[in-house]
Amino acid sequence: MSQEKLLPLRHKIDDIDAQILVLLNQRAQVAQEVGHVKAETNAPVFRPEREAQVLRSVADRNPGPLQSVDVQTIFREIMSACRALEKRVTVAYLGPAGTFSEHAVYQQFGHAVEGLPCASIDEVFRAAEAGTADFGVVPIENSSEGVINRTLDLLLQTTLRISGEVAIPVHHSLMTKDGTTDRVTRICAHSQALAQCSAWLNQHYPNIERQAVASNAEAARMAGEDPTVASIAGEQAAQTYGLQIVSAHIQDDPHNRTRFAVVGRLQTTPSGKDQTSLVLSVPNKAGAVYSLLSPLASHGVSMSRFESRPARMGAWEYYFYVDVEGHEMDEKVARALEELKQNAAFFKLLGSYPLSL
Ligand SMILES: O=C(O)C(=O)C[C@]1(C(=O)O)C=C[C@@H](O)C=C1
Repeated sequence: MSQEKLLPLRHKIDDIDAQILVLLNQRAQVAQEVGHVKAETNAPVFRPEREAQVLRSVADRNPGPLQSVDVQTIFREIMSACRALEKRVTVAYLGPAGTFSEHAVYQQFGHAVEGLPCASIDEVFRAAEAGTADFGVVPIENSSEGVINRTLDLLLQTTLRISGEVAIPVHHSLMTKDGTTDRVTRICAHSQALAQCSAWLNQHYPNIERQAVASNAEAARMAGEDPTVASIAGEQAAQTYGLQIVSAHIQDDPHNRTRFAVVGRLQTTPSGKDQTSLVLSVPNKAGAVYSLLSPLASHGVSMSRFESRPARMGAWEYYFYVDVEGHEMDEKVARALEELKQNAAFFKLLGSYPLSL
């Protein structure tokens, strides 16, 4: 394109940017006022239900040509920056930096947060329980590998509530220091990542030893120091640890996703499109599960997830992790939960929160 055509268009963009800048700062000032109002009553700064409503609304009203997901990404960051003017929220996650858990933190809170990398899922819960972090982000389930048992166990014991859910695509890459596998004698990754790429590895590197390590980021760190190590990790780890990608998207399932829960002390109010998570158990007798769940059907509440997990103390007794549509404050959900509680040997409400976008 010739310079005469390009220049006026760039002037137009400059003008629009100037207007966006003014508007962004006007918005930020209003958010600061909100912050002052909240500070007077000690009200929580992060309001996931409000953020979900804003993001849904911009997608609904988006005239294009920008894609709605991209508009949502932009607005998530705008709200994140505005929120940080009220208070910079601290979020604990399963570290180190560069893992999918860190990515999930940004997906939920935007980048204007204080990330607190923790060495284990237990530590993430502890940090949020102790108040060292305002929230924790923990993996719950991977679409290829199933549930993360430690998270389910800790949800059972914790005083925290689930205040949000994030699902992110998990794409693995094979990476090394020099971008080749010529000198590689070991492929390192978290056991889950090795499992998620096993068919690809069998096909391409059947004779190279695989070694499970504490996290993909740890594998990437090792690969950065040792040219005989290849690591499997998300693309962002290549940047963090100075690696080059040998092959991208090597996970066996192209739609591989991990779901994360946001845990904290906050009790989220209804956003209009919510989900409620609970744990139940019943005495071990025929038909017990069926009759336990019948209040959901009778009150017209849909169940979106059902997961069972053996209870450690009893012989063949199970905990059932159930997600239902709607918020615990919705009338029909409240009635169904009340009945479930009366019929269950064990009942714990994990929380109600906005459905992930
Ligand atoms: O509406 C609020 O409660 C705000 O604090 C404003 C705002 C926003 O920037 O839109 C920021 C943080 C909250 O998590 C929700 C929304």
